[in-house]
Amino acid sequence: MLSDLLHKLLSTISDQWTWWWEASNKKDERARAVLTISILLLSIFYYLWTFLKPRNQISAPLPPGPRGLPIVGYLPFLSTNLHQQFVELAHQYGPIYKLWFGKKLCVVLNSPALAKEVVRDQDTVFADRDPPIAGLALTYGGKDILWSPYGHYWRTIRKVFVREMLSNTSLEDTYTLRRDEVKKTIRELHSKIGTSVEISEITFLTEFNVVISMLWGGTVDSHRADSVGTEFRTVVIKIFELVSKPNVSDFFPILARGDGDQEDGLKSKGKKDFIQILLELKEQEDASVPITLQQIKAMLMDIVLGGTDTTVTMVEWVMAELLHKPKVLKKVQEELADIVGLDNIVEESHMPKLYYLDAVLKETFRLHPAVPLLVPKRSNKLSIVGGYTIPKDTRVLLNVWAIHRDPQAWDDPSEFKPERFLSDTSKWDYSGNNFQFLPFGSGRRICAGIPLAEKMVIYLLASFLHSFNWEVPQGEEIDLSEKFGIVMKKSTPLIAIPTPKVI
Ligand code: HEM
Repeated sequence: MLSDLLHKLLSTISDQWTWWWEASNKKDERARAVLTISILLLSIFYYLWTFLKPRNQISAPLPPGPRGLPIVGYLPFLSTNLHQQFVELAHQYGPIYKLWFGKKLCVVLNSPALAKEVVRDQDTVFADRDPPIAGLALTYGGKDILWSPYGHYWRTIRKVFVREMLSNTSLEDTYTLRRDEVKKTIRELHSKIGTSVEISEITFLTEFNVVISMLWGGTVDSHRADSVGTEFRTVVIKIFELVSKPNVSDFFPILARGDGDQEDGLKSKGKKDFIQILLELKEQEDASVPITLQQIKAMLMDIVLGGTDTTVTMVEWVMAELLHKPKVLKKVQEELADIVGLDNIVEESHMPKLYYLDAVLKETFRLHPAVPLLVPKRSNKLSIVGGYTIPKDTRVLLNVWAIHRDPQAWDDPSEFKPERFLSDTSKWDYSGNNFQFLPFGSGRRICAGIPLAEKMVIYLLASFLHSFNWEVPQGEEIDLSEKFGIVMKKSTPLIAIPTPKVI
């Protein structure tokens, strides 16, 4: 029965095949030849497309990783000091591994080579964010620079921010604002000589006032800025613990009121500040990306949050490392005396000559990167990293804390040695091109505030260390332990006593 059927099928195919070649005239013959070749070529392409290309991708396995529990995955096993736990997992599973957070696949990368694959070789695949709920709630569904998806809107608002607030010209124009705030802080510290000072508190108020005055063009009166600043600090701390959803308008009263009053004040000064530029963009009906008031609020929240907590954290870490290492502190102060002079005050123009302080800052960034896992990335298509498949929509974490302590990349990785940054200085900048050193991230989503961050951290440190000697309160020791968070702080706040400089 079956053999009959097979015989019938073969004879039909053979009949058709014969008919195919038995062309009645030349024209038919040519047409059939073209058709045959086309079918052949199509079959070859189909074969290559179906079997070869996908096989290369699919054959790569998912990265290794620990088994979690059903439904919740690895979530119950996460420790409070995630950055260190991630290093331990790297010892077990290698520099790339996967974790399931509930139904969400997360891949952690722990080496400079893997970082390069993600932020350089396949940057566009990983330029999307994976925002937490709190991040979305805070920014009206990710309408800020940090959480907005990679695309036209993100590109436009980032460009406006970088061009209008952080270009060389804008930074030069706003130098007096920074100078006034730092001078005010130094005066305040003079009144606290001999008493205990919480370094992060005093630094926060200065940095907050700097950022606010850069946004508002210096029109917020200093008394109001200080009271808003104190209130804002409490909120910032809460936000970074991801438990709070503040009303942005509380901190940007101008946006709650409407823009009329502010515009009048600025017009009389004859100069536009960042907020006015944003409000003008909002009015433009023909803009390729129309900007709404909500989006402006989200962006401002980004700038104030991103600009304050990270900067403050780094100033605190450097001060802690210096107080822990008196010899290094002495060298920094000698350099300041040499470059600034004993009778002068520190100016931003001194910064490029403070090589040793710069190396101390970089060494602190290496050991205590303010954002240890960068900001979570999301793959927007299936790709291969380190020989493993990363499916679309995977959360990708770049463990910069581990990369900065990788023994294959650094000699004596846990030692504090600023000298390592003094040789071959061109190799050590914040551009994210050296994948061993990524305190500000790298690629398209690299920190947008680097020019201001770099200036402010060094300016504040140089001013504190040039104006005073610093002591640890009697009986206390410097604690250098870390508390994990999106921004990684010291476990305990640094308390230090400013004392007069003996000239
Ligand atoms: C020491 C200070 C600072 C550190 C260590 C720091 C670090 C970072 C890091 C690691 C990222 C994520 C990069 C990535 O995912 O690859 C980031 C993003 C960002 N930072 Fe900073 N930052 C600092 C200061 C600032 C300042 C002063 C501002 C603004 C005034 C700012 C604004 C931003 C913004 C808007 C983004 C989002 C960029 C985007 O997604 O396109 N940051 N920062």
